[in-house]
Amino acid sequence: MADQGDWSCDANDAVQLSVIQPGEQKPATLDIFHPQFTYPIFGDDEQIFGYKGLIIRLRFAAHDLRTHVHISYDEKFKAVGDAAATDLNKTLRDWVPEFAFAHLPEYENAVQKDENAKDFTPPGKLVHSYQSKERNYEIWAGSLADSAVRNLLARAQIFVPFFIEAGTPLVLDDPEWTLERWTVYFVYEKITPPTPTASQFSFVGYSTTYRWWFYPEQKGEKGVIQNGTFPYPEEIRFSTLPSRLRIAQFLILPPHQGSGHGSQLYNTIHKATIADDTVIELTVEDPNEAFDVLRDSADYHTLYPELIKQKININPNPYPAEAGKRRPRHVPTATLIPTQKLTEIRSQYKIAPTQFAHILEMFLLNQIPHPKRAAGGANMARLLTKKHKADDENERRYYWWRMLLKQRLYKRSRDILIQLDLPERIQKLDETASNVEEGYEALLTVFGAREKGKATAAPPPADSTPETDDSVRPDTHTMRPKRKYAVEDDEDEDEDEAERSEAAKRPKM
Ligand SMILES: CC(=O)SCCNC(=O)CCNC(=O)[C@H](O)C(C)(C)COP(=O)(O)OP(=O)(O)OC[C@H]1O[C@@H](n2cnc3c(N)ncnc32)[C@H](O)[C@@H]1OP(=O)(O)O
Repeated sequence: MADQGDWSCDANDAVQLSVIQPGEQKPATLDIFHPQFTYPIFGDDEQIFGYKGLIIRLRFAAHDLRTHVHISYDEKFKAVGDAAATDLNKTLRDWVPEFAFAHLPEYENAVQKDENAKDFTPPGKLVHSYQSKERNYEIWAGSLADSAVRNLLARAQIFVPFFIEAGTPLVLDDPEWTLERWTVYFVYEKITPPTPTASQFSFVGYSTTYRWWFYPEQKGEKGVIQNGTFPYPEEIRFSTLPSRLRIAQFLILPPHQGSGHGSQLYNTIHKATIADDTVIELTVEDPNEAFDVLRDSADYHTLYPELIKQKININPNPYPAEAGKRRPRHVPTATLIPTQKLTEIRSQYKIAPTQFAHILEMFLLNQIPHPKRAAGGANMARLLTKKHKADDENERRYYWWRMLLKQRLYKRSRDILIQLDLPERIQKLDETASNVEEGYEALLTVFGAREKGKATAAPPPADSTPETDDSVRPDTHTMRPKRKYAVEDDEDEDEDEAERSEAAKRPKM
């Protein structure tokens, strides 16, 4: 039996993804990069057995993502008993469409001489243009019911197993009524075509979104029985019923990451949500940490001017003077913050409840002068003794800020927390609140540095360093906090618990 180690290689190294465009004689490489993951294809160890010098090249044409797979190696393991080299053609066929297995010269010829490339425009409608680092970009959006959108997405989502954890390519042959619920956004760079017949568009990234039924609040009204005809004379279009909009897949290709495209794409989707009267709020399916940061950053900057304009802050004196020394039993939420006004802002900006709470908590924390917060060296022992009776109004604000945070966390995780003894419950809640606060502080540091135009700011505490891949995102991303919770503090899922358990990013009925 051969030593398996000699014949195994790292699948993430072996797979090479490249974006190509026509060159002088034959296609030239525009970008080349490796996947972040290959475990969905090659298993948890991300190892491929049976080859030496293996390279699996996946080429994509820059404008329409026409795809090609090419496998090369120096030596292949000769099967002994049950031990045989991984059948790469078979394995890859589950993830890469059949059209990608053409002969390489044919593929190169098709890209080099593509007669349609010059007039290519991304499918759908142009919805946003912007510049980044003096280069021009466009975002196009179209319905999945449009076959041009489907064809491009079929190619774009070959990237899913390589970059989106727990992501699953969408099924594209669903009936039209359900395809209509999906809108796909494509980000393209406008480039100077390398040859007279080449395209001026080069793919940067994409996102899929779908409408998810929103059960309208009944507000105590009783249902009214009407004598209507059945079936209804008019066709019900699911694409116009009240919905949440949910972001499913979201990807910016590695060579373009860290240039603000993710933020541009997210903000474009958010603006479309606000503009659509049938969409109640924007939610996200299984966001990862990098996406959480992107979203927190984008939502914070969207909401900040409104929260400032509305003078949102914690009232440091929630009790009337005559209340005496009686110990309050409940957090006086409605007296501490203008709950009604905040609900209105949330609905106006269509931000999901938990996400809105995160942004609001970050904003309120930032209204308290830094030296009065734990991160700024506040005297926590004194705060614990003085509580809401502290002399300084910002110390009182800080006390109430932590109470409001704990109240929200407690409500979300009540079922788990009530199973614990009181001292342990208090400790868990306190730990979680401190972790959440630490995460907010790290984000606020980065937001503050960005406002001041500084690329780097003082790093957050070492134990809040993120578990992100530095090789993919060097610079400021190493400062990102990983959200650590002793109890759960997850996004919007109170409404759709069943949905969350289904990790696959595919249509949900
Ligand atoms: C719903 C889902 O699909 S979840 C999966 C999300 N997709 C992926 O993880 C696929 C691989 N990664 C990517 O596609 C991209 O890196 C994205 C979408 C996560 C970010 O897109 P980018 O264009 O790189 O982000 P952009 O440059 O706009 O940065 C937005 C913010 O997020 C932060 N950020 C971006 N990537 C990361 C990261 N990997 N880790 C931590 N923070 C990050 C940026 O610092 C920035 O914050 P700032 O505005 O305060 O400076």
